[in-house]
Amino acid sequence: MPESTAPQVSSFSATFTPAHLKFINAKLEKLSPEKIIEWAMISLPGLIQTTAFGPTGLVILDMINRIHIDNQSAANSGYNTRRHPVPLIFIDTLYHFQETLDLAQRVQDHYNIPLKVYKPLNCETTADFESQYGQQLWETDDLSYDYLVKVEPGRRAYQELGAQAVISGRRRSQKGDRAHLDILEIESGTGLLKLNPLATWSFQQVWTYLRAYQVPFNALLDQGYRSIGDWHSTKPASNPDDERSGRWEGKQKSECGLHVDYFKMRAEFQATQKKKQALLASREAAAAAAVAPAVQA
Ligand SMILES: Nc1ncnc2c1ncn2[C@@H]1O[C@H](COP(=O)(O)OS(=O)(=O)O)[C@@H](OP(=O)(O)O)[C@H]1O
Repeated sequence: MPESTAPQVSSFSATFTPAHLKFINAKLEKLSPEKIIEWAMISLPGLIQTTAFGPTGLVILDMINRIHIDNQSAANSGYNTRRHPVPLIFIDTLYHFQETLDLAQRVQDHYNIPLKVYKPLNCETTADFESQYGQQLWETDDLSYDYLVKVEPGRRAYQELGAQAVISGRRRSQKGDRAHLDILEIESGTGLLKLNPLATWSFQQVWTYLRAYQVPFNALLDQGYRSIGDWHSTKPASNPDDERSGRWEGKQKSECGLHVDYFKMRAEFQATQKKKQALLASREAAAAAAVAPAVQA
């Protein structure tokens, strides 16, 4: 069962009481996304950005890049409030659109930044993954699929990078579970801080920024796609008022597991694996029992 390392429990957020978090969020609500990001780069240790190169993450990346440039000029002028660099991670599920992978390269070239790519454990290619877990695992067991391609690699990334706070591209206007998103959250169980600097923005604001600052974006956006994940579960948005309407169309699901309770998700994954192993063992025992009389005869 894939489990790279023991799960991390962040210590930094342990100093935050609920009242403290509420107070910080009230302050952050009044700041622009640039100021929220700048505050985080100064105040939050172990800050990283996780992105699937969605439009929101690209705006955030561009803002971080601008703050870094300002940081250099601030340092030159003797202003010494240090903005820490923000490592950038991408979870390559091995089922991304080619357009997304091309964008990942264009973004690295545009900003001249290193990208840390995490894939399912011990898998380099889709063929590696399918030889271990079969084809179309998302159809037969989507919980295990989400855990293996997204949740475990993401957690491995946080662990390896010593992440205590993660910037995500979620927004309230994406609706569903995100409709009441706080700008700063503490992930239950792990204590990891999650920062959603564009929580208050609409898709239109994101789009206007991308065009104004000539930020590279996914070619699929020009074909009616609005929210882009794996190719097998992503279509152009069917409802213009719901940018995530092209994700998991026709299914109940609206999240991939990356932003839900990690320990709960892991426990469900482990229970599913146990059931599968028990089923396999009983099938093998039945097959052996069926063969045994023939062998004895
Ligand atoms: N594959 C992958 N790698 C790294 N980070 C990822 C990944 N998928 C989702 N995310 C993070 O979740 C943000 C919201 O993504 P989505 O709206 O696509 O939803 S979902 O997480 O896939 O359910 C997303 O925002 P963006 O930065 O705008 O892409 C990321 O912060």
